[in-house]
Amino acid sequence: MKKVQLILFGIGNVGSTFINQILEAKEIFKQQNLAVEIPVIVNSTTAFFKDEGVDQSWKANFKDFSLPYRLEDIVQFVQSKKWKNVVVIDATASKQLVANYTFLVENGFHIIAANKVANTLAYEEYAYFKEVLKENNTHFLYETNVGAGLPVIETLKSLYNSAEKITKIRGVFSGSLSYIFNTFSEEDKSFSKVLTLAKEKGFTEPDPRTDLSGTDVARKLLILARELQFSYNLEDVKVKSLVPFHLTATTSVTTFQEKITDLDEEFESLKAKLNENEVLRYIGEFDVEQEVLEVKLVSEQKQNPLGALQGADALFEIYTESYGNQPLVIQGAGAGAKVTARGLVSDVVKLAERI
Ligand SMILES: NC(=O)C1=CN([C@@H]2O[C@H](COP(=O)(O)OP(=O)(O)OC[C@H]3O[C@@H](n4cnc5c(N)ncnc54)[C@H](O)[C@@H]3O)[C@@H](O)[C@H]2O)C=CC1
Ligand SMILES: N[C@@H](CC=O)C(=O)O
Repeated sequence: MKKVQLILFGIGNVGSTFINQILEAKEIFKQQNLAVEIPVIVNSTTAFFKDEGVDQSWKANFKDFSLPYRLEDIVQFVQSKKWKNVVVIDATASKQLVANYTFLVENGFHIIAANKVANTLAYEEYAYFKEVLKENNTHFLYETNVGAGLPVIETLKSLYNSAEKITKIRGVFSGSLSYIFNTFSEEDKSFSKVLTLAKEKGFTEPDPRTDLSGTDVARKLLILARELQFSYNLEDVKVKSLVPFHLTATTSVTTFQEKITDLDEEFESLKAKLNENEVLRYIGEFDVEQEVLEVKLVSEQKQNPLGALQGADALFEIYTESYGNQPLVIQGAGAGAKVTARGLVSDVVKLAERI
Protein backbone atom coordinates (compact mmCIF):
# COMPACT_ATOMS: atom_id res chain seq x y z
CA MET A 1 0.00 0.00 0.00
CA LYS A 2 1.44 3.38 -1.01
CA LYS A 3 1.17 5.91 1.83
CA VAL A 4 0.87 9.64 1.19
CA GLN A 5 0.87 12.25 3.97
CA LEU A 6 -0.72 15.63 3.27
CA ILE A 7 0.09 18.87 5.08
CA LEU A 8 -2.89 21.13 4.48
CA PHE A 9 -2.51 24.91 4.58
CA GLY A 10 -5.84 26.77 4.57
CA ILE A 11 -9.03 25.39 6.05
CA GLY A 12 -11.45 27.91 4.52
CA ASN A 13 -14.04 27.07 1.85
CA VAL A 14 -11.83 24.87 -0.29
CA GLY A 15 -9.53 23.45 2.41
CA SER A 16 -12.30 22.29 4.74
CA THR A 17 -14.22 20.65 1.89
CA PHE A 18 -10.98 18.97 0.79
CA ILE A 19 -10.52 17.36 4.23
CA ASN A 20 -14.03 15.92 4.11
CA GLN A 21 -13.57 14.62 0.56
CA ILE A 22 -10.26 12.92 1.48
CA LEU A 23 -11.88 11.27 4.51
CA GLU A 24 -14.81 10.05 2.40
CA ALA A 25 -12.50 8.69 -0.34
CA LYS A 26 -10.68 6.14 1.88
CA GLU A 27 -12.35 3.07 0.31
CA ILE A 28 -11.78 4.25 -3.27
CA PHE A 29 -8.15 5.00 -2.42
CA LYS A 30 -7.79 1.49 -0.96
CA GLN A 31 -8.95 0.01 -4.28
CA GLN A 32 -6.01 1.90 -5.84
CA ASN A 33 -3.61 0.56 -3.21
CA LEU A 34 -3.33 4.01 -1.76
CA ALA A 35 -3.59 5.36 1.79
CA VAL A 36 -3.88 9.12 2.17
CA GLU A 37 -3.68 10.82 5.58
CA ILE A 38 -3.69 14.48 6.64
CA PRO A 39 -1.48 14.59 9.75
CA VAL A 40 -1.12 18.41 9.80
CA ILE A 41 -3.75 21.10 9.20
CA VAL A 42 -2.86 24.76 9.37
CA ASN A 43 -4.64 28.10 9.22
CA SER A 44 -2.92 31.48 9.11
CA THR A 45 -1.94 31.38 12.80
CA THR A 46 -2.19 27.90 14.29
CA ALA A 47 -1.53 24.25 13.38
CA PHE A 48 -2.99 20.94 14.52
CA PHE A 49 -0.87 17.76 14.43
CA LYS A 50 -2.14 14.18 14.50
CA ASP A 51 0.31 11.41 13.54
CA GLU A 52 -2.28 9.03 12.10
CA GLY A 53 -4.14 11.78 10.24
CA VAL A 54 -7.18 13.87 11.15
CA ASP A 55 -10.61 12.24 11.35
CA GLN A 56 -14.24 13.42 11.23
CA SER A 57 -13.68 15.43 14.46
CA TRP A 58 -11.00 17.60 12.83
CA LYS A 59 -12.91 20.87 13.25
CA ALA A 60 -13.43 20.48 16.99
CA ASN A 61 -9.88 19.17 17.43
CA PHE A 62 -8.46 22.11 15.51
CA LYS A 63 -10.44 24.54 17.66
CA ASP A 64 -9.37 22.93 20.93
CA PHE A 65 -5.82 21.76 20.27
CA SER A 66 -4.22 23.78 17.49
CA LEU A 67 -1.12 25.77 18.44
CA PRO A 68 0.83 28.73 17.07
CA TYR A 69 3.53 27.41 14.75
CA ARG A 70 6.56 28.28 12.65
CA LEU A 71 7.07 26.60 9.28
CA GLU A 72 10.29 25.06 10.61
CA ASP A 73 8.22 23.26 13.31
CA ILE A 74 6.19 21.56 10.60
CA VAL A 75 9.28 20.56 8.64
CA GLN A 76 10.91 19.16 11.79
CA PHE A 77 7.74 17.27 12.73
CA VAL A 78 7.51 15.68 9.28
CA GLN A 79 11.22 14.81 9.17
CA SER A 80 11.03 13.18 12.61
CA LYS A 81 8.37 10.80 11.21
CA LYS A 82 10.54 9.68 8.27
CA TRP A 83 7.51 9.71 5.96
CA LYS A 84 8.47 9.12 2.32
CA ASN A 85 5.71 10.84 0.36
CA VAL A 86 4.80 14.19 1.85
CA VAL A 87 2.69 16.71 -0.04
CA VAL A 88 1.86 20.27 0.92
CA ILE A 89 -1.67 21.25 -0.13
CA ASP A 90 -1.93 25.01 -0.51
CA ALA A 91 -5.59 26.00 -0.18
CA THR A 92 -4.75 29.58 0.78
CA ALA A 93 -4.35 32.74 -1.27
CA SER A 94 -1.19 33.54 0.66
CA LYS A 95 1.87 35.19 -0.91
CA GLN A 96 3.82 34.50 2.27
CA LEU A 97 3.32 30.74 1.97
CA VAL A 98 4.38 30.82 -1.69
CA ALA A 99 7.55 32.68 -0.65
CA ASN A 100 8.34 29.52 1.36
CA TYR A 101 7.69 27.00 -1.45
CA THR A 102 11.41 26.77 -2.29
CA PHE A 103 12.21 25.98 1.35
CA LEU A 104 9.52 23.30 1.40
CA VAL A 105 10.68 21.75 -1.88
CA GLU A 106 14.29 21.74 -0.68
CA ASN A 107 13.09 19.77 2.32
CA GLY A 108 11.54 17.14 0.08
CA PHE A 109 7.89 18.22 0.04
CA HIS A 110 5.81 17.96 -3.13
CA ILE A 111 3.25 20.75 -3.61
CA ILE A 112 -0.33 20.81 -4.86
CA ALA A 113 -1.81 24.30 -5.03
CA ALA A 114 -5.20 25.89 -5.56
CA ASN A 115 -3.35 29.13 -4.81
CA LYS A 116 -2.42 30.84 -8.08
CA VAL A 117 0.35 33.04 -6.71
CA ALA A 118 3.33 30.77 -7.54
CA ASN A 119 2.37 30.41 -11.19
CA THR A 120 1.97 34.16 -11.58
CA LEU A 121 5.16 35.34 -9.89
CA ALA A 122 7.42 37.61 -11.92
CA TYR A 123 8.77 35.38 -14.71
CA GLU A 124 12.29 35.13 -13.31
CA GLU A 125 11.07 33.97 -9.90
CA TYR A 126 8.65 31.55 -11.54
CA ALA A 127 11.40 30.07 -13.72
CA TYR A 128 13.70 29.81 -10.70
CA PHE A 129 11.04 27.91 -8.75
CA LYS A 130 10.60 25.49 -11.67
CA GLU A 131 14.38 24.90 -11.62
CA VAL A 132 14.31 24.20 -7.87
CA LEU A 133 11.55 21.63 -8.45
CA LYS A 134 13.66 19.90 -11.10
CA GLU A 135 16.82 19.89 -8.99
CA ASN A 136 14.97 18.37 -6.06
CA ASN A 137 13.03 15.90 -8.18
CA THR A 138 9.75 17.07 -6.64
CA HIS A 139 6.34 17.58 -8.17
CA PHE A 140 4.12 20.67 -8.33
CA LEU A 141 0.51 20.18 -9.48
CA TYR A 142 -2.01 23.00 -9.90
CA GLU A 143 -4.91 21.89 -12.09
CA THR A 144 -7.35 23.93 -9.93
CA ASN A 145 -5.54 27.19 -10.81
CA VAL A 146 -7.62 27.49 -13.97
CA GLY A 147 -11.28 26.45 -14.12
CA ALA A 148 -11.34 24.96 -10.59
CA GLY A 149 -12.09 21.21 -11.10
CA LEU A 150 -12.21 21.38 -14.91
CA PRO A 151 -9.35 19.63 -16.77
CA VAL A 152 -8.10 22.77 -18.52
CA ILE A 153 -4.37 22.73 -17.77
CA GLU A 154 -4.10 18.99 -18.38
CA THR A 155 -5.84 19.32 -21.76
CA LEU A 156 -3.74 22.27 -22.87
CA LYS A 157 -0.49 20.57 -21.79
CA SER A 158 -1.44 17.43 -23.60
CA LEU A 159 -2.19 19.36 -26.82
CA TYR A 160 1.09 21.26 -26.52
CA ASN A 161 3.11 18.11 -25.79
CA SER A 162 1.66 16.41 -28.83
CA ALA A 163 2.87 19.34 -30.98
CA GLU A 164 -0.64 20.61 -31.73
CA LYS A 165 -0.50 24.26 -32.85
CA ILE A 166 -2.70 26.28 -30.48
CA THR A 167 -3.87 29.52 -32.05
CA LYS A 168 -6.28 31.04 -29.54
CA ILE A 169 -7.78 30.48 -26.09
CA ARG A 170 -10.93 32.39 -25.30
CA GLY A 171 -13.80 32.22 -22.84
CA VAL A 172 -15.36 33.01 -19.51
CA PHE A 173 -12.56 31.97 -17.15
CA SER A 174 -14.08 33.13 -13.90
CA GLY A 175 -16.78 31.17 -12.10
CA SER A 176 -17.67 34.09 -9.84
CA LEU A 177 -17.93 36.61 -12.67
CA SER A 178 -19.90 34.10 -14.72
CA TYR A 179 -22.37 33.75 -11.83
CA ILE A 180 -22.44 37.51 -11.29
CA PHE A 181 -23.19 38.41 -14.92
CA ASN A 182 -25.55 35.47 -15.50
CA THR A 183 -27.58 36.45 -12.46
CA PHE A 184 -27.35 40.22 -12.95
CA SER A 185 -28.39 39.97 -16.61
CA GLU A 186 -31.39 37.73 -15.90
CA GLU A 187 -32.67 38.78 -12.47
CA ASP A 188 -33.93 41.99 -10.98
CA LYS A 189 -31.16 42.28 -8.36
CA SER A 190 -28.62 45.05 -7.86
CA PHE A 191 -25.01 44.34 -8.88
CA SER A 192 -23.81 44.68 -5.28
CA LYS A 193 -26.42 42.17 -4.08
CA VAL A 194 -25.33 39.65 -6.72
CA LEU A 195 -21.67 40.17 -5.81
CA THR A 196 -22.49 39.51 -2.15
CA LEU A 197 -24.31 36.31 -3.14
CA ALA A 198 -21.28 35.17 -5.18
CA LYS A 199 -19.07 35.65 -2.12
CA GLU A 200 -21.53 33.79 0.14
CA LYS A 201 -21.55 30.87 -2.30
CA GLY A 202 -17.74 30.64 -2.06
CA PHE A 203 -17.13 31.57 -5.72
CA THR A 204 -15.06 34.72 -5.20
CA GLU A 205 -11.48 35.11 -4.03
CA PRO A 206 -10.99 35.94 -0.32
CA ASP A 207 -10.88 39.60 -1.50
CA PRO A 208 -13.60 39.80 -4.23
CA ARG A 209 -11.73 42.67 -5.89
CA THR A 210 -9.20 40.08 -7.08
CA ASP A 211 -12.05 38.84 -9.31
CA LEU A 212 -13.71 42.17 -10.11
CA SER A 213 -10.46 43.91 -11.01
CA GLY A 214 -9.83 41.27 -13.69
CA THR A 215 -6.69 40.16 -11.84
CA ASP A 216 -7.95 36.60 -11.37
CA VAL A 217 -8.85 36.19 -15.05
CA ALA A 218 -5.51 37.79 -16.01
CA ARG A 219 -3.73 35.29 -13.73
CA LYS A 220 -5.50 32.41 -15.43
CA LEU A 221 -4.58 33.72 -18.89
CA LEU A 222 -0.97 34.06 -17.79
CA ILE A 223 -0.90 30.54 -16.34
CA LEU A 224 -2.24 29.11 -19.61
CA ALA A 225 0.22 31.15 -21.67
CA ARG A 226 3.10 29.91 -19.51
CA GLU A 227 1.92 26.33 -20.11
CA LEU A 228 2.56 27.11 -23.77
CA GLN A 229 6.11 28.17 -22.80
CA PHE A 230 5.58 31.92 -23.20
CA SER A 231 7.52 34.02 -20.69
CA TYR A 232 4.92 36.74 -20.14
CA ASN A 233 4.23 38.62 -16.94
CA LEU A 234 0.93 39.85 -15.51
CA GLU A 235 1.71 43.33 -16.86
CA ASP A 236 1.52 41.89 -20.38
CA VAL A 237 -2.21 41.24 -19.98
CA LYS A 238 -4.44 44.14 -21.00
CA VAL A 239 -7.18 44.28 -18.36
CA LYS A 240 -10.47 46.16 -18.11
CA SER A 241 -10.98 46.44 -14.34
CA LEU A 242 -14.52 46.60 -12.97
CA VAL A 243 -13.47 48.14 -9.65
CA PRO A 244 -14.02 51.91 -9.40
CA PHE A 245 -10.80 53.80 -8.74
CA HIS A 246 -11.83 54.95 -5.22
CA LEU A 247 -12.33 51.29 -4.14
CA THR A 248 -9.11 49.80 -5.54
CA ALA A 249 -6.63 47.83 -3.45
CA THR A 250 -5.46 50.88 -1.48
CA THR A 251 -8.71 50.69 0.51
CA SER A 252 -9.28 47.78 2.93
CA VAL A 253 -11.59 44.84 2.13
CA THR A 254 -13.89 46.08 4.91
CA THR A 255 -14.16 49.56 3.36
CA PHE A 256 -14.82 47.97 -0.01
CA GLN A 257 -17.64 45.84 1.49
CA GLU A 258 -19.13 48.91 3.19
CA LYS A 259 -19.17 50.87 -0.05
CA ILE A 260 -20.13 48.01 -2.33
CA THR A 261 -23.36 49.72 -3.46
CA ASP A 262 -21.17 52.36 -5.18
CA LEU A 263 -20.88 49.77 -7.98
CA ASP A 264 -24.60 49.66 -8.72
CA GLU A 265 -25.13 52.79 -10.83
CA GLU A 266 -22.45 51.96 -13.40
CA PHE A 267 -23.68 48.40 -13.94
CA GLU A 268 -27.36 49.41 -14.10
CA SER A 269 -26.42 51.85 -16.83
CA LEU A 270 -24.45 49.15 -18.76
CA LYS A 271 -27.43 46.79 -18.45
CA ALA A 272 -29.82 49.44 -19.72
CA LYS A 273 -27.76 49.81 -22.90
CA LEU A 274 -28.11 46.11 -23.85
CA ASN A 275 -30.51 44.91 -26.53
CA GLU A 276 -33.15 42.42 -25.42
CA ASN A 277 -31.16 39.53 -26.83
CA GLU A 278 -27.83 40.50 -25.25
CA VAL A 279 -26.07 39.76 -21.96
CA LEU A 280 -22.84 41.01 -20.40
CA ARG A 281 -19.88 38.63 -20.21
CA TYR A 282 -16.42 39.15 -18.74
CA ILE A 283 -14.00 37.25 -20.93
CA GLY A 284 -10.34 36.37 -21.27
CA GLU A 285 -8.67 35.97 -24.63
CA PHE A 286 -5.18 34.90 -25.65
CA ASP A 287 -4.53 35.37 -29.33
CA VAL A 288 -1.46 33.17 -29.57
CA GLU A 289 -0.56 34.19 -33.10
CA GLN A 290 -0.83 37.92 -32.43
CA GLU A 291 0.61 37.46 -28.90
CA VAL A 292 -2.20 39.52 -27.34
CA LEU A 293 -3.61 38.72 -23.90
CA GLU A 294 -6.77 40.57 -22.94
CA VAL A 295 -9.46 40.63 -20.25
CA LYS A 296 -12.59 42.60 -21.15
CA LEU A 297 -16.31 43.10 -20.63
CA VAL A 298 -18.34 42.36 -23.76
CA SER A 299 -21.98 42.01 -24.71
CA GLU A 300 -22.88 38.60 -26.18
CA GLN A 301 -25.96 37.27 -27.92
CA LYS A 302 -27.94 35.06 -25.54
CA GLN A 303 -27.97 32.15 -27.99
CA ASN A 304 -24.15 32.07 -28.36
CA PRO A 305 -22.17 29.60 -26.21
CA LEU A 306 -20.78 32.39 -24.03
CA GLY A 307 -24.12 34.19 -23.83
CA ALA A 308 -25.98 30.98 -22.88
CA LEU A 309 -23.82 30.18 -19.85
CA GLN A 310 -25.67 29.35 -16.63
CA GLY A 311 -24.83 29.41 -12.91
CA ALA A 312 -21.12 29.67 -12.15
CA ASP A 313 -20.11 27.88 -15.35
CA ALA A 314 -16.80 28.72 -16.94
CA LEU A 315 -16.18 28.02 -20.61
CA PHE A 316 -12.82 27.59 -22.30
CA GLU A 317 -12.58 27.54 -26.08
CA ILE A 318 -9.23 26.20 -27.32
CA TYR A 319 -8.63 26.91 -31.01
CA THR A 320 -5.97 24.79 -32.67
CA GLU A 321 -4.82 23.90 -36.16
CA SER A 322 -6.45 20.45 -36.15
CA TYR A 323 -9.73 21.62 -34.60
CA GLY A 324 -9.97 24.46 -37.13
CA ASN A 325 -12.86 26.89 -36.69
CA GLN A 326 -14.70 24.62 -34.23
CA PRO A 327 -12.75 24.93 -31.00
CA LEU A 328 -12.25 22.25 -28.39
CA VAL A 329 -14.57 23.38 -25.56
CA ILE A 330 -14.34 22.71 -21.83
CA GLN A 331 -17.35 23.87 -19.84
CA GLY A 332 -18.66 23.40 -16.29
CA ALA A 333 -18.63 24.95 -12.84
CA GLY A 334 -15.63 27.27 -12.74
CA ALA A 335 -15.70 27.99 -9.02
CA GLY A 336 -17.06 26.59 -5.78
CA ALA A 337 -15.62 24.66 -2.86
CA LYS A 338 -16.82 21.18 -3.93
CA VAL A 339 -15.48 21.20 -7.49
CA THR A 340 -12.23 22.88 -6.47
CA ALA A 341 -11.60 20.50 -3.59
CA ARG A 342 -12.33 17.58 -5.94
CA GLY A 343 -9.74 18.99 -8.34
CA LEU A 344 -7.23 18.96 -5.48
CA VAL A 345 -8.12 15.36 -4.60
CA SER A 346 -7.66 14.43 -8.23
CA ASP A 347 -4.20 16.07 -8.20
CA VAL A 348 -3.35 14.01 -5.08
CA VAL A 349 -4.20 10.80 -6.93
CA LYS A 350 -2.19 11.89 -10.01
CA LEU A 351 0.78 12.80 -7.86
CA ALA A 352 0.59 9.49 -5.98
CA GLU A 353 0.90 7.68 -9.34
CA ARG A 354 4.12 9.58 -10.09
CA ILE A 355 5.97 9.03 -6.80
N1 LIG B 1 -13.22 29.21 -4.21
C1 LIG B 1 -13.02 28.73 -5.43
O1 LIG B 1 -13.96 28.45 -6.17
C2 LIG B 1 -11.63 28.50 -5.91
C3 LIG B 1 -10.55 28.87 -5.16
N2 LIG B 1 -9.29 28.69 -5.63
C4 LIG B 1 -8.20 29.12 -4.80
O2 LIG B 1 -8.23 28.43 -3.58
C5 LIG B 1 -7.64 29.24 -2.56
C6 LIG B 1 -8.54 29.23 -1.33
O3 LIG B 1 -9.81 29.73 -1.68
P1 LIG B 1 -11.01 29.72 -0.62
O4 LIG B 1 -10.98 28.46 0.17
O5 LIG B 1 -12.22 30.07 -1.38
O6 LIG B 1 -10.60 30.94 0.34
P2 LIG B 1 -10.94 31.14 1.90
O7 LIG B 1 -10.71 32.57 2.19
O8 LIG B 1 -12.25 30.52 2.23
O9 LIG B 1 -9.81 30.25 2.63
C7 LIG B 1 -8.45 30.61 2.68
C8 LIG B 1 -7.92 30.15 4.02
O10 LIG B 1 -6.50 30.28 4.02
C9 LIG B 1 -6.09 30.64 5.35
N3 LIG B 1 -4.74 31.22 5.25
C10 LIG B 1 -4.36 32.44 4.83
N4 LIG B 1 -3.01 32.55 4.89
C11 LIG B 1 -2.54 31.36 5.35
C12 LIG B 1 -1.24 30.85 5.63
N5 LIG B 1 -0.14 31.58 5.43
N6 LIG B 1 -1.13 29.60 6.11
C13 LIG B 1 -2.20 28.83 6.31
N7 LIG B 1 -3.49 29.26 6.05
C14 LIG B 1 -3.63 30.51 5.59
C15 LIG B 1 -7.16 31.63 5.78
O11 LIG B 1 -7.19 31.70 7.19
C16 LIG B 1 -8.43 30.98 5.19
O12 LIG B 1 -9.02 30.10 6.13
C17 LIG B 1 -7.42 30.63 -3.19
O13 LIG B 1 -6.08 30.76 -3.56
C18 LIG B 1 -8.28 30.60 -4.44
O14 LIG B 1 -7.76 31.37 -5.50
C19 LIG B 1 -9.02 28.10 -6.83
C20 LIG B 1 -10.06 27.68 -7.62
C21 LIG B 1 -11.45 27.88 -7.24
N1 LIG C 1 -12.53 33.34 -7.84
C1 LIG C 1 -12.26 32.37 -8.84
C2 LIG C 1 -12.25 31.01 -8.22
C3 LIG C 1 -11.60 30.04 -9.08
O1 LIG C 1 -10.49 30.19 -9.55
C4 LIG C 1 -13.34 32.42 -9.92
O2 LIG C 1 -14.32 33.08 -9.69
O3 LIG C 1 -13.18 31.81 -10.97
